[in-house]
This record gives sequence, C-alpha cells and structure tokens, in this order.
Amino acid sequence: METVLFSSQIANDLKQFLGHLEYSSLGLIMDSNTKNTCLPLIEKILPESVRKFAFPAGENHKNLETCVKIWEWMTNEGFDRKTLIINLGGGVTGDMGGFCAATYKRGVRFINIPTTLLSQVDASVGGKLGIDFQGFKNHIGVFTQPDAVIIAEEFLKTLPENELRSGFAEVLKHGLIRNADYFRILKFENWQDQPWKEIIEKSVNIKKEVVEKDPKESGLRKILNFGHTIGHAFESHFLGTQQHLLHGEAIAIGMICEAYLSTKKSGLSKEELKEVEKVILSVFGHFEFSDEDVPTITQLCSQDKKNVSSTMYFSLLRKIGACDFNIPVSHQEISESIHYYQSIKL
Ligand SMILES: NC(=O)c1ccc[n+]([C@@H]2O[C@H](COP(=O)([O-])OP(=O)(O)OC[C@H]3O[C@@H](n4cnc5c(N)ncnc54)[C@H](O)[C@@H]3O)[C@@H](O)[C@H]2O)c1
Ligand SMILES: O=C(O)C(=O)C[C@@H](O)[C@H](O)[C@H](O)COP(=O)(O)O
Ligand SMILES: [Zn+2]
Repeated sequence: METVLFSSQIANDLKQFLGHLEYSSLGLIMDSNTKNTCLPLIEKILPESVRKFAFPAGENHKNLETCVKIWEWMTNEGFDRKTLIINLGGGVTGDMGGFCAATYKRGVRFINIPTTLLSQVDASVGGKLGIDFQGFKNHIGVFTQPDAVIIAEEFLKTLPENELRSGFAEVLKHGLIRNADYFRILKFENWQDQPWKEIIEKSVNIKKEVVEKDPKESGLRKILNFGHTIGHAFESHFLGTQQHLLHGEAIAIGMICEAYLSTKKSGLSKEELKEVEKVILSVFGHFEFSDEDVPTITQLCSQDKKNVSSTMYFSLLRKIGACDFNIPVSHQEISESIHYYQSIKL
C-alpha cells in the first residue's frame, strides 16, 4: 500500500521527499487549472530538468484521446522506465495520469499530489486508475498503487466552493459506510465550516483500512462504491449537458437512491433513511430532472463493474455506519429508487 504523507508546507516537504528518490527523469502531469493555481506552490523547488504536461481540465477530458496525448508526450520526452511521474491535480489528473504512468512501458513509478478535497479524501489513495469510455465511468483502467501520496490542505485555498462540496460527498460516504459517529459529527448546516485537516485524515484512514483488506475489490472494498452504481449513471447521463453534475454531486443523488434501496433490501430503518436524506439534501439541494431521463439512467447501471453476468449487485447500508455488498437489485427496483428521489419535496 502506498505511503500517505500529510504536509503542512508542501514546497519544503516535496523537496525533501524528492531528495531521497532516484529517478532518470521527472515528469509532471497537471490540468489547465492546477497549472495556474497549484504549480506556483511547488514550482520553485522542482529541478530545472522537470518536464511538464497540462491537459484541459474537466471530466470531459478523462478519456483515451487525452491519454494518447500524454503517452505521446512521455515518448517524445524520451522517458525510460526509471522515470518518476508526479500527478498534480484532482481525481481526474490522478486517475488518468496514474493510468498513463502505470501502462507506459508497462509501468513507471508515480506519486500523487491531490489538490481537491475529493482527491485528498478519496481518489488519490487506493490505486484505482482509469478513464471513461463510451459514456461509462472508469470503464478502462487498472489497479496500481502510487509510490506515495502527499496531501497538503494549502491547495484547498483556491478550490471553488462547488468543488469543495463535491469532495464532501465522499466524506459523508465514508461515515455512512464505516463510522456512524464520524457521520454524525460532520456539520451539515454550515458544511463549509469543517475542521478539514482532521476530516481529511479521518477519511483517508477509513479508505486505507478498507483498501488494505481488499486492494482489488474482490469483496469488502465494494463498500467504498456505496452510492456509485446509480451516482455514476447520473454522472454519465448528464456529462457535457446543461445539467452537468460533478462526481460528488452525482454520488450525493446516488446515495439517497441507494439508501432508499437499503430500506428495501438490507435493513436500513426508515428513520435512518430520513436522516441520510436530510443531511444530503441540506448540503446539496434537490436535483431536478425529467421522467424521460429515468430509463436511460437505469440502463446505464447495467455496465457497473460490480455486476456479474446480467445480475446487478449493489453495496447497501445495513444501518448508518455499516454497509453490506453483493446485494442483487433489479432494473425495476433501481427505477423505483430514482422515482423516489424525484418525488422528495424539500
Ligand atoms: N480513483 C479513485 O479511487 C477515485 C475516487 C473518487 C473519485 N474518483 C474520480 O475523481 C474524479 C473527480 O475528482 P475531482 O473532483 O478532484 O475532479 P477534478 O480533477 O476534475 O478537479 C475538479 C476541478 O477543480 C480544479 N482544481 C483542482 N485543484 C484545484 C485547486 N487547488 N484550486 C483550484 N482549482 C482546482 C480542476 O482543474 C478541476 O477543474 C472523477 O473522475 C471520479 O471518477 C476516483
Ligand atoms: O476506491 C474505491 O474502491 C471506490 O469505489 C471509491 C469511489 O469513490 C471512486 O469514485 C471510484 O473511482 C469508483 O470506482 P468504480 O470501480 O466504480 O469505477
Ligand atoms: Zn467516488
């Protein structure tokens, strides 16, 4: 499992970290925003020889076309197998930069410097790498652990509020699946006003504990996917439309739908469903969509990676703080849960 370092002075800590490593070349992958907002925090300590690549920001660019550009850049720079790649950015940069590093010449080492809340609490840790393909989330990818993850809260100063909120969805997920006390101490009325440093550490510990027990998702790790079967379907369906949803915004919707399914299938009480709903809706509000969207969103769930043959398997809550997995759910039940979400009145 990768080493996770918490840094309070990223420039100094990265300088020290790189000083202890041997590599033939150093490559830095970032997106068009982190080039402007995050690179300046570390630029002065990077060796002059560092080669840099920036791709256009956003989920729309987490695809094969961008990977081709990254692999072309790596090839043109003459990177060999002793190259070290740094991914400086959010989950898109980490997932895609890591995937390109893990596949280039069958794999070069990489480290993640996550710069969004979402990537600090979740995406940078655990080695799930990949890209979207044919409209399906993370459809092509590998499991490869980074050499290290360096988390610095100072990057969050420039993060837009909607992106911070997107990351908060994964924080809520960590409490819901593994630790009821954690879920209940999170502030949701003034959700922006959290002790972020403690939250990042707590969430990383939950994620690490689960991944260490099941790195390649043959069982327990599936709980980290709570809210994601339906959430990913929403994210894919609205990607590139006027109603575009950030990953965490889509997962927030997915967690309500799947909490509803949990009351039908895995023993979550109606009182706890209402508690989950209240917290999520007070932070994220209610997302409006049309009845005509529901069949396509339902159908998108049939490509989820937890499915086997034609059976769709979900990770569902037994209670707040405990999650079960491998629970079969039908198209009809998925559709019902989406209509349930739709019918909620604020
Ligand atoms: N591998 C995993 O385990 C895992 C876990 C959760 C999510 N994900 C994936 O992560 C992606 C979402 O990650 P994300 O929310 O970080 O998205 P992202 O990488 O697109 O970053 C969000 C936006 O914030 C900008 N940004 C990043 N850092 C910034 C900073 N410090 N200041 C200002 N702007 C900044 C980015 O340029 C981008 O526009 C999705 O593709 C999702 O599928 C992967
Ligand atoms: O690390 C995991 O395992 C997760 O499921 C974490 C999720 O938050 C993350 O969005 C992940 O990328 C989803 O994986 P996928 O296998 O459903 O694509
Ligand atoms: Zn996620």
